[in-house]
Amino acid sequence: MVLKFYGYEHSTASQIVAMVLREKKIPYEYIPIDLGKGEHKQPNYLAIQPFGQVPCIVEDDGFTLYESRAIARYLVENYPGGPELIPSERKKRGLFDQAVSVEGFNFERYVNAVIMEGLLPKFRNQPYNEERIKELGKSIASTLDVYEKTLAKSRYIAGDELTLADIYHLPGGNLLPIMGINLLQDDARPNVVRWWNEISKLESWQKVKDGLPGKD
Ligand SMILES: N[C@@H](CCC(=O)N[C@@H](CS)C(=O)NCC(=O)O)C(=O)O
Repeated sequence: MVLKFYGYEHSTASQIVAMVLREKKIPYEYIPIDLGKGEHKQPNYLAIQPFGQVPCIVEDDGFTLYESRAIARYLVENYPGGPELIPSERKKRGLFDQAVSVEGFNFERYVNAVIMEGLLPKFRNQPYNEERIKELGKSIASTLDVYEKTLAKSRYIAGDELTLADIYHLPGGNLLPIMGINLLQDDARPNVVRWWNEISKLESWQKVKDGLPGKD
């Protein structure tokens, strides 16, 4: 038996877990949960993820965990091998925690709003407020202005090593151009562009960026 990973093809949160599983080379069985068919709200899935969301993991002994970032940390801290992804040195760890918090409150918060209020209605041919999407783009731009200064001094967002903080940005950031938000490739922020290009080339991302289960 191997670790079970419940996810959905187009789920950004599931892509984070898929990347970490690949970075750490952890064997797993992928179990697709079709959100389009409402499988996430069926009693058998709610029994393991009571919010009815993906992703979720279940270990051999039945230990169950949900929330993509909690799963990512758990995998990094409890499975050997692969890159460190969470720094152990005191100050590097502090900067890592800072970057993760910034990602959640100053980046993902706005990106998620772009997805929920713009991208999903767009795919469903429903109306959405273009002005609101532009405002969200401005909030993301303000965050990237700070990132530009950070990345002028370090290779990655939390220092000179790749961490989970970098990985967390990829799935959501990758969707922004669909809504006309091309900030991650904007010449105005050369260090952000350098960083984005570098993390976008990660093999783990290349394999899952077009959807799960991803390429072998
Ligand atoms: N904070 C959660 C968010 C999970 C989440 O929103 N998953 C979406 C797919 S990306 C989902 O399952 N949506 C279905 C629903 O909320 O009903 C995490 O990071 O795991």
